[in-house]
Amino acid sequence: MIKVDHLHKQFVSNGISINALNDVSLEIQEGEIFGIIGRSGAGKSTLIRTFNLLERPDTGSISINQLDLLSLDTTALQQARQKIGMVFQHFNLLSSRTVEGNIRFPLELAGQLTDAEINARVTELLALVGLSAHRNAYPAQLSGGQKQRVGIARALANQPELLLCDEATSALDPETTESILQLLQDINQKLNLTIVLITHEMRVIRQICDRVAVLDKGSVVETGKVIDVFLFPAHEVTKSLLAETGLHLDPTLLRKKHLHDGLLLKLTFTGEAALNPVLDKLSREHQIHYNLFQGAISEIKGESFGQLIAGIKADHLSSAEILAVFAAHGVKTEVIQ
Ligand SMILES: Nc1ncnc2c1ncn2[C@@H]1O[C@H](COP(=O)(O)OP(=O)(O)OP(=O)(O)O)[C@@H](O)[C@H]1O
Repeated sequence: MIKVDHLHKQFVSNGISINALNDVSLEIQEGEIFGIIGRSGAGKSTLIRTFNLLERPDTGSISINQLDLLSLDTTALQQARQKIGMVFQHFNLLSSRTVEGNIRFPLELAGQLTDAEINARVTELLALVGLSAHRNAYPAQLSGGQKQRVGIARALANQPELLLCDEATSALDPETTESILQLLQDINQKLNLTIVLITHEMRVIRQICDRVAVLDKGSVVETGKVIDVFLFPAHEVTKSLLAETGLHLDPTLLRKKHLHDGLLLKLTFTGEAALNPVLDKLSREHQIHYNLFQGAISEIKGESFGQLIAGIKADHLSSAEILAVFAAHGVKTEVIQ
């Protein structure tokens, strides 16, 4: 669906040059919700804006459905952009137009539908985003969440193949964020629409994304399925972003305290192992004694997982044999000490 190769983008500000994108390559599949996360200044906005050429890279290539965006002339680029919707952090609604007027706007610009067809399309879009009762309201009369629903309806007006969300929930409170993320997920499923979103919040990634790329100083430092990146983060930036969610267990304190005299393990339960009392079973069957120090049991996009830091002792088993027992029951282990 989207393929970007070796993107570079440098800005020069007050004589200082900044590498906003540094050799970024990514592939995003049709129908997936792909998240790009990073700290402020990591290059997220610059990257997502290259996907519709609001930002032109200095070098590299961007293709969407095999269409090489950088090779298009102005007219062809305008046409390509109609198939790419975009939602913004601060909604960017026209304050002098009603909700209907805002949603009509891209349809009027496209010039392909009659007035009656535009009206019908607006009715359909309002129902999709749950705003049918607010057709004639002005943006100033709406809450932040409602404004973002208008932004989403407007972005969907021309039936895009791709929806880009630039920090779409960052200006919203947690409850409203939840409802907008739910709406994006519904749209993704109903329309099989590919969604790319940028955010600095791991909970956004965790709630709706299928895959994620972690950006740091203009480079992609880690990418993968959300559950894998959450449970087995490889890069320090990912670990620190996760630490803020409370989902990433941090064994450093335990290591210092020497709380046990066996193996200190991080155990990760996913799939079947997350749903069954595996630890209890192994304890009974293999006389493995365990002492739990930290734990998290939760869901990532509907997939259950459990992660525990536990002291493990079994007098008759070597460390390697203990690890083999866990592996045989689908439990991933990381030796902390
Ligand atoms: N038009 C510009 N002129 C100069 N520097 C820029 C410009 N746009 C972005 N930058 C710089 O490029 C870097 C990446 O910026 P970008 O906005 O893409 O990051 P970000 O991850 O989206 O950050 P934030 O979450 O704060 O928006 C930053 O150092 C920023 O200051």
